[in-house]
Amino acid sequence: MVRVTFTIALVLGYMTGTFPLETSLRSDDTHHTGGGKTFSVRQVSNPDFIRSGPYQLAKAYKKFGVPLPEDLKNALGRLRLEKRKRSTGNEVTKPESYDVEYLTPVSIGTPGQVLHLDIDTGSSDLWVFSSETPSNLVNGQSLYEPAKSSTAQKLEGYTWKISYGDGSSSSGVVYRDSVTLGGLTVSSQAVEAATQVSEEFTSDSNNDGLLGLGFGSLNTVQPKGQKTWFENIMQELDSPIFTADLKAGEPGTYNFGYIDKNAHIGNISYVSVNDSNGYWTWTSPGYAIGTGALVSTQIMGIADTGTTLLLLPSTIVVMYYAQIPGALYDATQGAYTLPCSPTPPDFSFAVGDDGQVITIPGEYILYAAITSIGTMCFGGIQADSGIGFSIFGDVALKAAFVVFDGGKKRLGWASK
Ligand SMILES: C[C@@H](SC(=N)N)c1ccc(Cl)cc1
Repeated sequence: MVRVTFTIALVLGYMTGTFPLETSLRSDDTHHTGGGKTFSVRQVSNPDFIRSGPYQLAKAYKKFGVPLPEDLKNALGRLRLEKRKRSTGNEVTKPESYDVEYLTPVSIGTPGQVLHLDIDTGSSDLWVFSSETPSNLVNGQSLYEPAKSSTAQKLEGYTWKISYGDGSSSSGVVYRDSVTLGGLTVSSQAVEAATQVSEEFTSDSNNDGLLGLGFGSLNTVQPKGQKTWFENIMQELDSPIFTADLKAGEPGTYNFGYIDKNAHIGNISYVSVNDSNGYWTWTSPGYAIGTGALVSTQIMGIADTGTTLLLLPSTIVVMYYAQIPGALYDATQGAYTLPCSPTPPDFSFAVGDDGQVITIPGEYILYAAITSIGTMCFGGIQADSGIGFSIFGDVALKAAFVVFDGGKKRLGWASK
């Protein structure tokens, strides 16, 4: 009856904590002494053992077919939840010149092929330059080569085609593969391999593609739309959120699953998001120019890391540039321009009803010199005419710490 006695002793040990819980028992040597067969068990530490009393206790109950008490079931449920939500990630994103876009390293396939992608909350396709992109359309970009990935699976008959607000476009075929961003891996992500890209992408040598973090309803894959990387990873994150901490002229950070309290100043003000158009659409209750008073007006727009500038209602844009001597609408540029000196007034926009205001420093509005002698600059604030909504692009986002909350469908804005 040694086995039964031994087994009960083992269970009692786990239940009463006599045995150190982080060991697993292995009978790897047997001693023969006299008539009866005895065996001793040398305990060795199991490096993979997860210390967990309830889990071990439940194993013991199950071993004897004893129903789990309610409180033990609840404890296990909590553990499973905690185990599931134990992932967070972060990644550095680096600005191209004039902060025109921010590029982030993304590993695709097995072994990982690292491409630098433009993370774009204003679209929802993950597309890349690839071995299937005609060589005459490639100009120094890194390529995703599905043939070199042991985990690539072609989605036969699936295609995609996307056009962007600046008139650029791309299209191609679809694979499923492993995609890792900020140390977090989606094992079966739709990766859209370009077979066609417009000149704007060909000429952008450092940009190997886009990783859309808009809502899946915007995805262009046919015959069946695909989820974004964030939608695929969201349930595994500690919190179903990501944050954007873009910087002027220096690397910024995307974090996933958690809020870095050191990355913002003061409280984060949350506003609801209407995702019916697939964008992170929200409404600001007002704006201020320089040190002027807040003007209460509803500005409905999208938080869009993929658009460089801040595009606002024309009435507001006219009011802003009217404060700047020498600023004018330059029909040849199709945009507002202003003297590169002196520094223009700050522009602030309100968030929520708790008095939160995000202030964009005037120097961010001096987007780029448009004359060789550098006297006139392209304005970082332009009109949103004809779009149907305003766009809080990088000029606005790099003045704030922004929480994209996919769980509660809300945006959080804080100063930094
Ligand atoms: C939503 C962005 S495009 C993007 N972020 N992928 C946009 C749409 C329309 C115009 Cl006119 C300009 C920009």
